[in-house]
Amino acid sequence: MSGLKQTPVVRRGGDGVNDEIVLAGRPEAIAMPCSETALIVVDMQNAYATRGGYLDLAGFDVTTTGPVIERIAKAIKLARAAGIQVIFFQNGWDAEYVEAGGPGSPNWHKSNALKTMRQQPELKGQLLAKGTWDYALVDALKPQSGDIVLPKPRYSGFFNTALDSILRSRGIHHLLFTGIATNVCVESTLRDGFFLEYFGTVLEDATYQAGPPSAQSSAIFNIETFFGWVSSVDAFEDACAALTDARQPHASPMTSAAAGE
Ligand SMILES: NC(=O)N/C=C\C(=O)O
Repeated sequence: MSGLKQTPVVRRGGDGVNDEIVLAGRPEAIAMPCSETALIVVDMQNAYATRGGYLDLAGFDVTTTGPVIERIAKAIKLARAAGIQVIFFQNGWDAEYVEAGGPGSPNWHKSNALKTMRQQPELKGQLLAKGTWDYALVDALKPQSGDIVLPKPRYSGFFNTALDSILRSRGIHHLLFTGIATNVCVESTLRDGFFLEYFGTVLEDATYQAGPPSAQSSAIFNIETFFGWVSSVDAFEDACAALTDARQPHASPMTSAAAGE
């Protein structure tokens, strides 16, 4: 992570000092009102982040997701304190896999979860099926009152979900992305959001790829160059700290003098 620019040249929405965070980022810093921003936590389920879950069983390396989970937890805490809406996605289907689509769907052919279960029939009903351990969010990232949990049946969070209306009804235009996998569901949702006029920013160190490290760098390159902005959890923390400062009622010199200080 390097080269984050500090001065925002990208601003959508109001210029309300008391509601705005300015996020250092690439290719530019970006300013966003908290009330118009959502932190999206993409598919932080055992399937994607835990040994013994779908990605692991399908042959993807998930051994180093621990620090990513910790950084996502920090981003969630910061967002809640700043008044930024937190939205958790949960990827998967009903226990019979009707929502996954049959052979007439490319998803049936490309989903590595469905392929793994066809190769190992004893896993049928266990991978990405609602109600299972695999489908559940990881223990360290539990939704709280006020957060939104959104099930989704395909890689993009906009496809066959209420996401767009949830965002539009709340006046949200900025999406801050965390989660797994950067190169699949994070990138798919950020791209679809771009076409729907949402400003997408990924907190790079709070995401993890499905595949080799080059999958992460390629996704980040695409986002930074074509579809959105790239920042970090530390930069988000700095932006939230500056917001907290701006929100403090500052004592005027008169008040201090009157108090004998
Ligand atoms: N959450 C994701 O990015 N999912 C990636 C692959 C899959 O669901 O098969």
